[in-house]
Formats: sequence, C-alpha cells, structure tokens
Amino acid sequence: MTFLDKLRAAERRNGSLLCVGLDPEPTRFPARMKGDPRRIYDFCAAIVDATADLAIAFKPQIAYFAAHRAEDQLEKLMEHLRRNAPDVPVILDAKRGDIGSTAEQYAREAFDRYGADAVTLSPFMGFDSVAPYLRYEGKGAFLLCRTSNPGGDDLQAQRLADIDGQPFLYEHVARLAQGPWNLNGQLGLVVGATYPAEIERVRALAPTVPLLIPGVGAQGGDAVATVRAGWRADAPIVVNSSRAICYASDGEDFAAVARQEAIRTRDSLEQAKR
Ligand SMILES: O=c1ccn([C@@H]2O[C@H](COP(=O)(O)O)[C@@H](O)[C@H]2O)c(=O)[nH]1
Repeated sequence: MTFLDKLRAAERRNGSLLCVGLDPEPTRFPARMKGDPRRIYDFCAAIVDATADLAIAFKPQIAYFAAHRAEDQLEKLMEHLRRNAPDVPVILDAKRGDIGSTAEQYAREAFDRYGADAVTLSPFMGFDSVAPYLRYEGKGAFLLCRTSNPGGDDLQAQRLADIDGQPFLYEHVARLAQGPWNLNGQLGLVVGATYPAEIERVRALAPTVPLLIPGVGAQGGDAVATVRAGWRADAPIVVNSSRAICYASDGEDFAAVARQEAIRTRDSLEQAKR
C-alpha cells in the first residue's frame, strides 16, 4: 500500500481531514510531567491514543524531540503508532534538504530508522536533493511550497522572471511537484492554512497531489476557507493542528480535552466539504 493509498483509506475510515500534530513541549505538560523531557513519549502516546480514530494522519515534528535529546522517545512513539494506530499514516515533519549524498542519510533516518510514511522537505536545493527520498517505494514526500508563516513571502512570493508567465516561486514549486519531479506519484505540497487564496492557486496548478496544510488552530487559519480552497474528492488534503490540540488543557485531563478539540476541528473540516 502506498502512502497515498493509506491516506485515502484513513480519510474514508475516520471521516477526517485532520492531521494531529505532535509538538511536545515539556514546559506545557500537565503538572505531574511538567518540565520533564523524559515524559515526551508518555505525553505523545496519550494524545495518539485519544485521537487515533479521528485523524487522517499524525505529524510528529522532529525538532521537538531532537532539542531534548529524545530521539529514542520518537523511535518508541513511532513503534507505538505502528502498533496502536497502524492504519493512520505518519508524516515526519523534518523539513530536510541537502545534497544527494546527505539526503540519502536523511531518507534512511526518516524511513528506515523512524519508519515514517512520509517526510517534509525543502525543495530549495533542487531535484537531486529530493530524488533520494523517491527511491523509497510507496513513501511520500511533501515539498514546502507556500508555508504558513508571514516570512514565507520573502522568497516564495518572488516572481521568476526567466520562466514563462513570470510565476511566483511557490507556483513554480507546485508545477514541478505536479509534473516533472513527481516520478512515481510520491510528492505532495505544504501550503499554509493562513493563505487560502494561495491554497486555491496551488490546487489549480497541482490538482492531484496531496496537500499538507498546517496553520489552523494556534496560527489562526480558517478551517472552512482551507477546505473550500483545497479539498477535492479525488485529491486528499491533510489539515494539521498541533498546539491547539496537544495543549487544549494543561490539566490531568489533557488527553480527553485534546480529543474534544480534535472532534471539534475534524467536524468543522468535514462540514466545510458541503
Ligand atoms: O508552513 C508550515 C510548515 C510546517 N509547519 C509545522 O506545522 C506545525 C504547526 O503547529 P501549530 O501548533 O498547529 O501551529 C508545526 O509543527 C510547524 O513546524 C507550519 O506551521 N507551517
């Protein structure tokens, strides 16, 4: 089963476009775990168990583990996901991008070490920095295209004077991902929920690739506008919310309240399809 098949199956099974982001920050943990990086796995596993039937995907952000020397806990979490939520694909948010030989090592890390179904990549260094990930049959790779942060404008909204029609850089990335770079249908694009007009433009240029859309919840992106701009019955969108779910409560009830917030977000995304 390819990453895309797995994504479509999870969307159908859980009736969901919601990707639950796992950004564990120990200072925001409930009192009995607060400030203790050794509890990262416990915190994330509780969120996973509370939301696995509500998610199209999970997205652990690797920096939140590496910053605390908690890569072993990320490995354990990936095992937990495979055992307890085997049908929900996992997107490792690593935003890698380097020359081919180094990219080979990053690809091994994402797919062999952690067993991720897909990874996020910066396309800035060109196709040879992306190609090593595409050698992993059935795995996915999401290219940063129009990111959710305001500074995304600095480069992504620059026009490319030498290319027909003088597209914005992000539009060029969308065309490459839909066409010449997408050798085996493994590519997707990252587009921020904070920019619904750009989601619509990317969807027009890349009608069949999956879109990973962070920015609802803590960043204030509009869930309804996001779905209307990007969702097509035959092309999945994966709408990520991390902090708004993980830290919906800072009490001992954090997992139960995370579930309620995930239900609320999932339902608002589903209703927007109509
Ligand atoms: O354009 C992008 C690409 C990635 N991210 C990541 O998504 C989550 C968002 O977290 P929230 O708490 O829901 O704001 C985080 O891991 C980012 O690194 C993004 O926000 N924007």
